[in-house]
Amino acid sequence: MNDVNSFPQALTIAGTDSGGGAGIMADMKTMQECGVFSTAVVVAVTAQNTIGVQNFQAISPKLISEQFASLNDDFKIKACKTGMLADAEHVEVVYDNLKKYDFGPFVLDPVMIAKGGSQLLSDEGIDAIKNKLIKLATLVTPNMPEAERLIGSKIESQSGMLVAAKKIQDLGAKNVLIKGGHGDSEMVRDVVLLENGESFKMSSKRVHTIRTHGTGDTISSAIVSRLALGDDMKSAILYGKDFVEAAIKNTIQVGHGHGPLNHWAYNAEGAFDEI
Ligand SMILES: Nc1ncnc2c1ncn2[C@@H]1O[C@H](COP(=O)(O)OP(=O)(O)O)[C@@H](O)[C@H]1O
Ligand SMILES: Cc1ncc(COP(=O)(O)OP(=O)(O)O)c(N)n1
Repeated sequence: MNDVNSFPQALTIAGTDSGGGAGIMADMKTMQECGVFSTAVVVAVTAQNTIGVQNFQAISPKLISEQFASLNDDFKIKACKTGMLADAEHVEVVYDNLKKYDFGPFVLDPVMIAKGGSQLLSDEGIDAIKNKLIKLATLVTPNMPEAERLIGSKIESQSGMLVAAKKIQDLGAKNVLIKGGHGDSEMVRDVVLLENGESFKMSSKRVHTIRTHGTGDTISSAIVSRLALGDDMKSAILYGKDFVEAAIKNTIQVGHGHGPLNHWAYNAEGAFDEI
């Protein structure tokens, strides 16, 4: 008999972005480009554009659990990720559902504050991630401010990034990627600490652009996609970095503020130079 679910499927559990650049929209565009079928559990809806987040409302926990059940009843999800989770109650409901269903490796992108400055997760929500959800994570992908919030102290140097990654691993995540996009150094440096103790840096030249809305969503979704396709963690992370680098470098002109990335670019580098 044919396996009705043989095509690779991935899941994002996050908030929507009406502007299309971050959140579930960035996740699904990335997964599509990475060759996996994307599904979504909507946790919150934002009114958002490239200038900022104007408003948001979280979905009822009951409807969130119903979305999980709908997916479990029909699909074979091979890997999943979380993004914007709004508050502690929503972190808890996501935790309960991820315990209940097997959706494969879980990438936790601990989204806290959008580039425009809006808080997308309450302080209690951050504590719930730190004390609970992180223990389910196959990989956690904080940016520098998020990593500092998770460990409760400043990260001052590159060796400090590795020390921080170890502390975050001690919170319960198997693998840790600390993203170094924030700041203005000429080189952008991310640090990875794997489950087996291996660590490595990923460095690239900083692209001087304000069109970096959704960078974190994009790299985590590319990683999830590769995990759904069967890559090991290190290969998936290296692929994610290449994917996001292409998406940042090949700028598209959309919006007045922190514009979205070019999610086509990895598969079509150079094809957008004239647009
Ligand atoms: N201006 C940039 N030039 C090159 N790479 C960048 C730039 N900004 C972010 N990145 C890369 O994008 C990925 C996401 O990083 P970051 O922006 O720190 O995450 P977040 O969106 O969660 O704040 C990382 O791999 C980082 O190195
Ligand atoms: C709905 C929603 N989710 C996540 C974010 C933040 O996305 P991120 O990839 O961290 O990128 P920036 O917004 O920080 O550029 C968001 N804005 N909205």
